[in-house]
Amino acid sequence: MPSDQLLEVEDLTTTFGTDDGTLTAVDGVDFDVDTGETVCIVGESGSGKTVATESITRIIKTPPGEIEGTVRYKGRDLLAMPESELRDIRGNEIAHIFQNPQEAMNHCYTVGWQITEALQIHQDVSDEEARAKAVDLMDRVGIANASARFDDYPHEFSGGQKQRVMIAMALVGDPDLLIADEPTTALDVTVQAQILRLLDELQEEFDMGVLFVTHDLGVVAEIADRIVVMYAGKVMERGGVLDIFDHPAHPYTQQLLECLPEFGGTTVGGIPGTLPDPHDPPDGCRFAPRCEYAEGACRAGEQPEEIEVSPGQRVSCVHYRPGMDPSVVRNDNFEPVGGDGAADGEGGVSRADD
Ligand SMILES: Nc1ncnc2c1ncn2[C@@H]1O[C@H](COP(=O)(O)OP(=O)(O)OP(=O)(O)O)[C@@H](O)[C@H]1O
Ligand code: NI
Repeated sequence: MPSDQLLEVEDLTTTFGTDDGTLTAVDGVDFDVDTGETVCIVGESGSGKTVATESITRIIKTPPGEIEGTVRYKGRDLLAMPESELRDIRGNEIAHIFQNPQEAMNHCYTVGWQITEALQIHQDVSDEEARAKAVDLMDRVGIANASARFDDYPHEFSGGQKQRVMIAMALVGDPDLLIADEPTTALDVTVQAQILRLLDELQEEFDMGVLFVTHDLGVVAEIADRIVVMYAGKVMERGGVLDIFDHPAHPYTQQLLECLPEFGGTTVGGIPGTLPDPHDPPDGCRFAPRCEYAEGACRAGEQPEEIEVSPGQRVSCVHYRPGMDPSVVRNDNFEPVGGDGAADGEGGVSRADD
């Protein structure tokens, strides 16, 4: 597979001014997507996944966030370019699909009209050509009887079909990058599997890079090439999907996987505790207050530098040194690096014996 860098995000920081002061939703995050690959951003609700991906094309809704950093798409910085230039890229070369097709569609217009409208925003095509293309796209995303359904209204489509229509709308500009934010979360499991399969086929056909946001690691296992694990606005860990599932390094990633019964996880009801207040995040590692391995060194300074623990797998955790076994914190002979002991109990969750 060719592996040219399509999207390169560096030191992305997005803040919101709120009544309670500045809220930092995304705090100095880096990630990249290559042509033809699927990168999944995972993490609990409130981690900053949506804000991070919506910062890429500056579509953050009101109040507008303050976005800083660099977002290079094919070498051009999207954050530095004028809105008029970005508008040509957004919805065309870079397309978004969202969780809820219900909200993204206009109920007063036929589905066909909405697809042709999306087409004609970016392409100078006649009405007949646009219709033919729209029908073709509806067909490609698996809507049976596409030409007959062209004049149907959104309410005449099921949830899964609506999401297919949204995908058709996203494909109008033959995008090179598709950003999908929880596109299957609102669907039942069978339909979800169909939509994931469709995205997979289309990715192959269009040779798109896909940036996929989800909190569902089961979905990630199905589709990801690489994973970026976010927590409270920071990246905790990243790496190839097999590495992350086989030997997750960060205690947060390990705990997320522990919540997956299909992968042998035994935690029921999610990781204990809650995310820190984004107005006032803790010092050190953001996850330390909920981490069973946290010690003094975890609660001081900045989020730790990322350390490579296997090729392409990097973890932001004080317990790691380059070349260390990615599962070191889980070993029975785990030795804390700092002075005050791993199981000091202070603000942490006590370590379960395994
Ligand atoms: N427009 C906004 N104004 C103020 N705060 C916001 C805004 N949008 C998001 N936030 C805050 O930013 C943080 C990150 O939110 P975000 O929606 O990116 O999380 P997420 O990881 O996508 O969660 P979920 O899985 O629930 O979609 C949250 O604390 C959220 O409340
Ligand atoms: Ni979100």
